[in-house]
Amino acid sequence: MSSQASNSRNDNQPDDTGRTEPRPGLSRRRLFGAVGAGAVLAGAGVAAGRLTAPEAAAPTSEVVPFRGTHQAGIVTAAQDRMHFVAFDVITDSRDELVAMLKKWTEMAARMTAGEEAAEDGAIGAGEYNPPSDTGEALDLHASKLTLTIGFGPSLFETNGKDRFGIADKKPAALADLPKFTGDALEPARSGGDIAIQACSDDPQVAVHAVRNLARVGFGVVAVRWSQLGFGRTSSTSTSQKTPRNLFGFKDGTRNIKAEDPDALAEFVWVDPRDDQSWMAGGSYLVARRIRMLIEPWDRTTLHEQERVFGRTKGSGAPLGRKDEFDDLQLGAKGAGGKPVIDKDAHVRLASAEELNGIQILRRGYNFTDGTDGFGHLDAGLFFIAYCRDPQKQFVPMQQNLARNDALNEYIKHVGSAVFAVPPGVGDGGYWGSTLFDG
Ligand SMILES: C=CC1=C(C)c2cc3[nH]c(cc4nc(cc5[nH]c(cc1n2)c(C)c5CCC(=O)O)C(CCC(=O)O)=C4C)c(C)c3C=C
Ligand SMILES: [Fe+2]
Repeated sequence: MSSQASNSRNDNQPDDTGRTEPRPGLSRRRLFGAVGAGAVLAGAGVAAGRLTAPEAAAPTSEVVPFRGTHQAGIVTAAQDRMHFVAFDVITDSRDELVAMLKKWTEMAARMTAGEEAAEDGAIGAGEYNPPSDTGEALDLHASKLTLTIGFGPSLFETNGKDRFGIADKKPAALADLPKFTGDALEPARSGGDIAIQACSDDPQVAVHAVRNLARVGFGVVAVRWSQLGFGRTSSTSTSQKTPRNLFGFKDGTRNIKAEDPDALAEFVWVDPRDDQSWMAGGSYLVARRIRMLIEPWDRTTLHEQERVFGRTKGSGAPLGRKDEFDDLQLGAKGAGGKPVIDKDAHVRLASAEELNGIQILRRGYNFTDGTDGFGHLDAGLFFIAYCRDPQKQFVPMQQNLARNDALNEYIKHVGSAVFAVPPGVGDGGYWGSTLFDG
């Protein structure tokens, strides 16, 4: 077997974000048939360099390590696809909840490594047992799958009730978000006790992971809402090309990137001195389902579209500049002393310059979910932000946008949720161990 096809994980060293380097990956098929001819053939495919063939083993970069200082899926270079799910916890038993989180952790470690959800898998438990993996990812690789867990405010306290004995561990940063001007939130698309963000370059791999976690959570959790996303709308690494959102603009140009440890420490990772030590090394996730009213947008002129964002549609350069990564010149004046980037342009209102230095890490995805029943596409941006304190970062930013942004004519916020994303799982730990065992 070529070294590229090996599944050894202990030769990996942590990088400067606390994660280990991507590891070589195996397809589930090869694991499942590890003693059979299929295994030999798959390995031979890699050895022969046929990595582009559909049945070839995953290249090294396709497995993102599960364990580390921080959870994967935050600064991990954003994958192409997402399945996000929010659960309600339907048991009042802390023991049942913790047992499920332990089981989920084992499964997540396996699935992100490209393995089946459990050892006996789709067919190994015999004819007379329900399979312990649903099977739809059997022939697929890990495809950079990351699974990131978060805990919502309602897990700590629901209607004044401390269901799981963790109310005193609720961080101040995890307060419910305030209502913003123009919010049209649907309760069925908002909130949740626990969230899982599954990201992968293969949609079936992400869906398979969420489905198997939901299956094992039966009786403990129930799916509250879920969202599929495609075409990431942000870059989280300087190695990535900036993608475009459904309005056709490059999105993620001025995002915090994995290669900027100072910005990550200041704006993304919870510091040990911040409120609630169990969150040190974690972050907070804000999710907003934002409808994009693409029909009126598509009837506006290019000039208006560029004015709304404050950037050009072609290169993504700030108005008045040449290249995508040129600085915003927010003080620049054009004809008649008018600002080159309008007072209500999206990039001005969301910029650190306008917000006392505040920044967030964006990691959203496009979505289209059929029609809204009125002849329009139900399309938009599933906005995800990671920050060290949503109350101090996302809230003031969104307040400024909700009140003043020219973009508001073309968008509507219909879903909202906030989650505390605990630190990464170390050896022997499980999802939530710093909260429940700390
Ligand atoms: C509260 C935070 C933000 C929401 C909500 C939001 C919605 C939203 N954004 C776009 C498209 C673009 N956003 C861009 C930049 C940008 N957006 C935010 C924050 C929110 N956006 C920030 C912090 C920034 C960076 C500002 C800066 O410092 O320059 C851009 C420009 C390219 C880029 O830098 O990413 C686009 C395009 C949509 C379509 C949308 C809701 C549907
Ligand atoms: Fe934006």
